[in-house]
Amino acid sequence: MAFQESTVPDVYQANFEPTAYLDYFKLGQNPLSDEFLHFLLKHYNATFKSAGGLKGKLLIDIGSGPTIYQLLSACESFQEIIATDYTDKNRLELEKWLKKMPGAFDWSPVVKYVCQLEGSRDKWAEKEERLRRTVRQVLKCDILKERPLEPAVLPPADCLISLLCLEAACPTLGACRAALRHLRTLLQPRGHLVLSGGFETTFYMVGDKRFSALPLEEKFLLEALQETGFTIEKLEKAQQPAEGSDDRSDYTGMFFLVARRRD
Ligand SMILES: C[S@@+](CC[C@H](N)C(=O)[O-])C[C@H]1O[C@@H](n2cnc3c(N)ncnc32)[C@H](O)[C@@H]1O
Repeated sequence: MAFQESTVPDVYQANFEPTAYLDYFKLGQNPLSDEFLHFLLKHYNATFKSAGGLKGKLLIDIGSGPTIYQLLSACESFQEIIATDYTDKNRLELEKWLKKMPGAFDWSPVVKYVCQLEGSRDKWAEKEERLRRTVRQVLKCDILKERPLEPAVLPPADCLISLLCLEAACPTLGACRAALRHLRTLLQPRGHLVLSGGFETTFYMVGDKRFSALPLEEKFLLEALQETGFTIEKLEKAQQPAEGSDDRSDYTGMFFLVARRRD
């Protein structure tokens, strides 16, 4: 309905430049980015490992941005992955990599690192192909909407991943609780939510553009998940390293959690 359209400027559509954001993922250029990335990739590896890890038919990644690193372990244990993002440019950037188009970001150093964690660094090209085959669609998503993937109609997912998205998308803690409720509707009963991000972030930079973030505290996050119908199965944390701060963001720590839809 036209009258309900937000008057808040659409900062993500207007200002989030995927190629500038991808600078965070050039391994070896910034020790803090590397540490963040290693933390996440190790926990994805442990969560989706072949023996005893999460597996299933459909996994949906919520707020993928222009990135694929969060899917590199899961593509071994889920038959189909659907990537999603709010902005047109991010979805195009993802399609560029999926379709091997000229100018696509080179993820191979990150893919090699994940293959090394899995015990076979030299299989990186096969993993890239597997991921390309497994990602079936790249859809528009808005977690502030009751039905985040509307108008797409999907079967309920066995697993959702969402990384660095809640704090970017939600203007208030109330909106964040509502977003968790919206995400829950996309999951099978007892399906898993693999949620990660930074604690207490108030901003992050993408190129020369500053994005506000919703500072999330551990206590809030755990209570909000509980209230919105999830049971937390695992929570891993890491402090922001003491030496040197990253002027591109002010997060105080990182979290990686696995929760399950409670029914
Ligand atoms: C910091 S980026 C994270 C991207 C990626 N998940 C990663 O881990 O690098 C935040 C993402 O949230 C997306 N976003 C912003 N508002 C959103 C909304 N209302 N619904 C879904 N995604 C949103 C942005 O387009 C952006 O890609």
